[in-house]
Amino acid sequence: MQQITEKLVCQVIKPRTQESHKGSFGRVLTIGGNQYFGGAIIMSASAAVYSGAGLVTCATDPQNFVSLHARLPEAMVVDYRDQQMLAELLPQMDVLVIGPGLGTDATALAILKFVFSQVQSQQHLIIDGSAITLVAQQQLTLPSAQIVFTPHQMEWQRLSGLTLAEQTPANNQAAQQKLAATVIVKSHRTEIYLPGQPAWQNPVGSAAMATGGMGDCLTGILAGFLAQFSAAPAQSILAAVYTHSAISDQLAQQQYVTLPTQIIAALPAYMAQMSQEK
Ligand SMILES: NC(=O)C1=CN([C@@H]2O[C@H](COP(=O)(O)OP(=O)(O)OC[C@H]3O[C@@H](n4cnc5c(N)ncnc54)[C@H](OP(=O)(O)O)[C@@H]3O)[C@@H](O)[C@H]2O)[C@@H](O)CC1
Ligand SMILES: Nc1ncnc2c1ncn2[C@@H]1O[C@H](COP(=O)(O)OP(=O)(O)O)[C@@H](O)[C@H]1O
Ligand SMILES: [Mg+2]
Repeated sequence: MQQITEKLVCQVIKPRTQESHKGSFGRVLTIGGNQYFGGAIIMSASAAVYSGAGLVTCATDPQNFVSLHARLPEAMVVDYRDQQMLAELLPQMDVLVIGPGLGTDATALAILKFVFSQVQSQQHLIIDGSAITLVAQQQLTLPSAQIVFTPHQMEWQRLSGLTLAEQTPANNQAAQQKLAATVIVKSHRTEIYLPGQPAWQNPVGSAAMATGGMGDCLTGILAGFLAQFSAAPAQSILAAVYTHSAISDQLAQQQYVTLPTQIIAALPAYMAQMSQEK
């Protein structure tokens, strides 16, 4: 399996053109965070902002508005039940994230179905967490979009029907081809299945990452990278997966556990370092 390298990351994270503005770095909408899982969507939106997305909006339960504003004043908010507002916002977006902390109740399903009905074929749609579980449980038809699934192994079992023991590279690739989407199967050594490519493996990351919210954080980094970089989307996806874990490895030199919020805070410095390496 091909290994992602730091060199690949440096090819994606380029110094910014000085004559640029926020619109040059893409618009991201993160959708999720019910009344119990607000932290998940706050971490996703934060990771998108700190990885450099130009404009980030968070569609969530209004109960999360105050905490989101307090932690992340850079983000705008919208009530995720407000279909009229969502219908206006969605076409403006380059990247959508749906699922972190969304939950699997009737409200969550209605929001997911609405987003599937509105998303456009050129938009990147990152489907994570509860949204993966809903797609699997409800056997939803996937919309025409640039879809990236980010399941952990149990979510991948729900989506692909493959038990953990059956999740071999060959079986994973076959299941990914059936979905006709990019699939990031997260584990200690995350595997990335991109349409029309042999599989990739992430060689970095450690058990210091085994803490709640770590996958929510990854969704925001993926969104930030897809929103702003001119590299092929496949390269941006691989670079995002590596960056998430490489930052944890740097922090883990001093820390037993690395928190998602600490990885988020370290994104700008790591990205500056990578953008300067030849
Ligand atoms: N702060 C917040 O708001 C947070 C909100 N969150 C949100 O919660 C929602 C539900 O997501 P979820 O991942 O917590 O639950 P679910 O989908 O039931 O999966 C867990 C089951 O799968 C199993 N399992 C097997 N292999 C595994 C693997 N490699 N990695 C992980 N699990 C593995 C695992 O096995 P066990 O732990 O029992 O050994 C268990 O039986 C989702 O929307 C998410 O965004 C979280 O992000 C946390 C922080
Ligand atoms: N032992 C480990 N080694 C390397 N990476 C890990 C380890 N445990 C978890 N991770 C990473 O942390 C993230 C966990 O994602 P996920 O289970 O969706 O978390 P959550 O839903 O709580 O945000 C994945 O990117 C996974 O690769
Ligand atoms: Mg998750």
